[in-house]
Amino acid sequence: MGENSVFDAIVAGDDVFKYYADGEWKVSNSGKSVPVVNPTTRKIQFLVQACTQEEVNKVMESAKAAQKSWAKTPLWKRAELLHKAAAILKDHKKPIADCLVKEIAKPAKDAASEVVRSGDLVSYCAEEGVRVLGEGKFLVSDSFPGNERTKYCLTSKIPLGVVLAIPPFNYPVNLAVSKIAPALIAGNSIVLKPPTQGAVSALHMVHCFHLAGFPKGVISCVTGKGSEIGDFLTMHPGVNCISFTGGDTGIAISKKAGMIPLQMELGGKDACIILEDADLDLAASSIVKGGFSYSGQRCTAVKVVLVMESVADTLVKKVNEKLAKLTVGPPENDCDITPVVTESSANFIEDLVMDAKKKGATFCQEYKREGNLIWPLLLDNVKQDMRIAWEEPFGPVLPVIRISNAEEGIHHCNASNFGLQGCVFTKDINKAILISDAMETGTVQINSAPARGPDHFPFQGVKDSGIGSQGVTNSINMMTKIKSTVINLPAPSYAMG
Ligand SMILES: NC(=O)C1=CN([C@@H]2O[C@H](COP(=O)(O)OP(=O)(O)OC[C@H]3O[C@@H](n4cnc5c(N)ncnc54)[C@H](OP(=O)(O)O)[C@@H]3O)[C@@H](O)[C@H]2O)C=CC1
Ligand SMILES: O=C(O)[C@H](O)COP(=O)(O)O
Repeated sequence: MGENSVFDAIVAGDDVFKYYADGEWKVSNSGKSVPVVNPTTRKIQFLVQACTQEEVNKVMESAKAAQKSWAKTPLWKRAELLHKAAAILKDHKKPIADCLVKEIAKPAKDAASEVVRSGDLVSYCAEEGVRVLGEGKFLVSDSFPGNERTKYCLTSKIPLGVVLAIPPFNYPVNLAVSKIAPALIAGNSIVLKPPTQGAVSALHMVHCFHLAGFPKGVISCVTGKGSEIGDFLTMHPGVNCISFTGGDTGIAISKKAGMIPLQMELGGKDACIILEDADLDLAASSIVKGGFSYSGQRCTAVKVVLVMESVADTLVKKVNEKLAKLTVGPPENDCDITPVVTESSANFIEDLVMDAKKKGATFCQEYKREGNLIWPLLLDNVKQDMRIAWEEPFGPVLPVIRISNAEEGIHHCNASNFGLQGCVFTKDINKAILISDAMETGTVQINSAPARGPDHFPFQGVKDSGIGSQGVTNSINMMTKIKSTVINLPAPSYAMG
């Protein structure tokens, strides 16, 4: 690890990164490791432990035991530890961002922002937790027909137990802490299963929590391929809640998981509706930022543009001018467009592009690919029979569908099996509200591209895009349940009565 000696503890002598259990960094008994392939070089960059089912069982046992005493730790102390972890995380922005660059080809500046955003999220969560969890309800019985004032009900929010967190590759640090911090402030323990691409960045982040001094067992991190240990984890009887972000895997998990609360943030096909009166410069820059930042590998990326025919030529021209200015290359150089995460993702994107070509879409740029690197591509005149009209490429390729009225745009958006976010560009706020109300998505942005943040805003999808709602406050609430204590009086008692 060289200069980053604080992280030496997390890697074994054979350069395989350890997993974290019982407050210690450990080597798996499996004797096996899982490779993390650098998307840019397409060579193995890191190795992580392939944890066994027996090790998962032990992690669950210690998480369960640790949670009991963690829940008895005063709320202000839990918050204090989270603030400490946030500070340590931000202090180690550079080595963690370097891992993100190598593991998931995130442009260098965005990688650093992900770490800072994560530290801020942890601190905000600590602040919000002491407020949200510090309050309960007091109810009296005589508000319900037939009752005298003989019962006082006190409610408070109590932890669920062990929360299983499974984030995706595109934000392995940020979408991990967005689950870890609310779980911990609410008095739960957490078992993290990071994405394989991104696992080493996540292990570095977990070490920051270790350095902050969290009690052993309160946080654990097991590594291994989701396809191998995923089912064992999600169906484990020791798990009391699952918070998952990713693709269709989430739908499969929701069918297999037991009777426990689920928070699922899955895919999206976020539509961008452009009306005739839209500010086309604003729309074009939002489309480029929304559709192509991190090479389109965001669930909230603009994934289909639905533009009124009368302004379509002008909009497409403006978008193309901006696309021509994007830099394409390695994440180390902080290029705008960097290699997509795996070769199979690149192949999938290419299949969508070839399908559109075969069916007659207009290519605004020549299709170009080298390894996992795909040049930004706008496909105009996309029709309903093309796969790209409906499927999410999770890459730097964006379809444009020309529409003749707003209803057509709304109809296309609502015909999708996804419903994460959408956006509408118009100067007419009344139309914007009507369209927003008609769009079947968890969020609609007016005159801006879809986005999850700021991280305290509610964030949710409908249909195949998810279950429940995220955002700091919603996540804290979701990771608790209500406990009532009812005081029964011998006779009706009215205050001051
Ligand atoms: N709505 C949202 O907020 C987001 C949605 N996404 C969606 O996710 C997809 C791409 O992300 P990607 O990371 O590849 O998604 P995946 O669903 O493939 O993986 C997400 C996580 O699930 C794990 N996993 C895989 N199989 C299982 C299993 N059987 N049981 C439990 N966990 C499992 C993965 O581990 P491993 O890496 O080891 O396989 C990873 O940690 C896109 O479709 C995108 O739309 C992505 C980001 C955010
Ligand atoms: O998972 C995702 O892709 C994110 O939740 C999107 O977050 P962003 O809008 O901040 O990029």
